[in-house]
Amino acid sequence: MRPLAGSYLPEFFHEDHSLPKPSWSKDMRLLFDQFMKKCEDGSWIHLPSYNYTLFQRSQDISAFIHAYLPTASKLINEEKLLQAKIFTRNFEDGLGFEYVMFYNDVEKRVVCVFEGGPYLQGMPGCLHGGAIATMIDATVGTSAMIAEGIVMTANLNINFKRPVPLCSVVLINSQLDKIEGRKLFISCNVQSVDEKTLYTEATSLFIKLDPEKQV
Ligand SMILES: CCCCCCCC/C=C\CCCCCCCC(=O)SCCNC(=O)CCNC(=O)[C@H](O)C(C)(C)COP(=O)(O)OP(=O)(O)OC[C@H]1O[C@@H](n2cnc3c(N)ncnc32)[C@H](O)[C@@H]1OP(=O)(O)O
Repeated sequence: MRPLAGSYLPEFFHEDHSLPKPSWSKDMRLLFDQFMKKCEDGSWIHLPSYNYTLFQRSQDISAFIHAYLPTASKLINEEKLLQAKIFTRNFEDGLGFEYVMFYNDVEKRVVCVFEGGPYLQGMPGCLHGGAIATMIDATVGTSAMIAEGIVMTANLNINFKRPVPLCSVVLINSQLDKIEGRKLFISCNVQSVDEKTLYTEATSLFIKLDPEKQV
């Protein structure tokens, strides 16, 4: 695999949460296997996923925040930061966000296979809109990070077109449309596994963080 331009890899590796678990549904496992097959010729890449944030050492967190988020750094309790974890990866297996992402470098696409568990309910029997938004943000955010490294979501515009059934598997398809200076434009849709139902459409704007600027 050639190095991904601007990609950021965490320094410490723990358990990869994007691998099959007994709690995964049959659909989830099937799609995982299909995408892993597509990875064999190198056109797609399986993206590992961990439950911690970018850094594990306090001095690394501190250096990052002071460099990229100096305004926020004044309000952050660095001791508490050591307990920080990625919120999509901290439910018990099968109850919250179960997902795995794949990346196609030629097409600049990230696809996320996602199953929202019973703790993500909004309307009865349906996935909470915030949970959908979270996974869209994570998917387009991954695409932006692969392209340009340290980025933040500036705008996320979502149209919820059909309710997503709780505990069903969906495909989140994201596409990097263009990069203009520090701005990355990424679009996205959420579909049923059989691609017959378009649940959600979204567009996003990510900004590459500039350490010279005081954010
Ligand atoms: C082997 C594989 C490796 C794979 C590696 C993958 C690892 C994956 C790991 C984990 C992935 C997880 C991914 C999760 C993702 C989650 C991300 C979030 O949730 S981020 C939290 C929510 N977002 C905020 O809190 C931002 C708050 N906003 C800000 O801090 C600033 O507004 C910021 C940084 C976004 C921009 O501020 P400025 O000062 O740097 O830049 P200015 O000058 O304001 O804007 C730059 C340009 O962008 C336009 N712009 C900015 N905001 C805009 C907006 N909302 N709408 C339209 N244009 C906007 C401006 O007009 C300007 O444009 P002109 O250069 O003049 O053309």
